[in-house]
Amino acid sequence: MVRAWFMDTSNDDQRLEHHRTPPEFLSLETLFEKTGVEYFKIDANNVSEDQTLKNLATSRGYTYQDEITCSRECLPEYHKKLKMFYEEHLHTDEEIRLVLEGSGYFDVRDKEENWIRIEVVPGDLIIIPAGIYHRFTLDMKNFIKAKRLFIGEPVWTPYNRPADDMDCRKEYLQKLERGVFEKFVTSS
Ligand SMILES: CSCCC(=O)/C(O)=C/O
Ligand SMILES: [Fe+2]
Repeated sequence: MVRAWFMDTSNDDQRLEHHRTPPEFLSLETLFEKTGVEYFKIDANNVSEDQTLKNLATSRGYTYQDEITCSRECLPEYHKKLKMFYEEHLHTDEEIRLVLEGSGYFDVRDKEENWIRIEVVPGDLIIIPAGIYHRFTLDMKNFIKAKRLFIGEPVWTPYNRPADDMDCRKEYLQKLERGVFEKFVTSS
């Protein structure tokens, strides 16, 4: 079960859990309703045969995939890239990540400007909607390997906040307003 919680506001090491006191966890359903972030469990030991992943790729048209490893040894310009990932930003397309090894945290902003921290471990596939402000950090183990999926030619460009005038931002806020994310469906 993936864990998600509201973050505290401390400036301690970004790689710590940053729970509030007392901790405030969210269910997957609440996470989806508040942000549109979707979650699927995949068999990390047999990704190529996983039926949930096959169904997702077909139904959503994922035509591109590659892998990224974030570690001091494997990621070129490690410090610069990690700093970039942790800048609050958005993308014009969904960010789809399946964790193969290691772990980390995706943080997403809700409408009330709270940060929600989503812990990801092997087998966790998350879909971060286009236009939502978010960021990523490694945890204290400093290692994650993830599959990146995309529809068509990949575009990884981050647009740092403020990016409120971008169409994808306006469309995301309209979806939240219209309650598009209110129909939570569990994956098989
Ligand atoms: C674990 S994937 C690295 C983070 C990333 O690709 C991204 O775009 C964060 O927003
Ligand atoms: Fe991103």
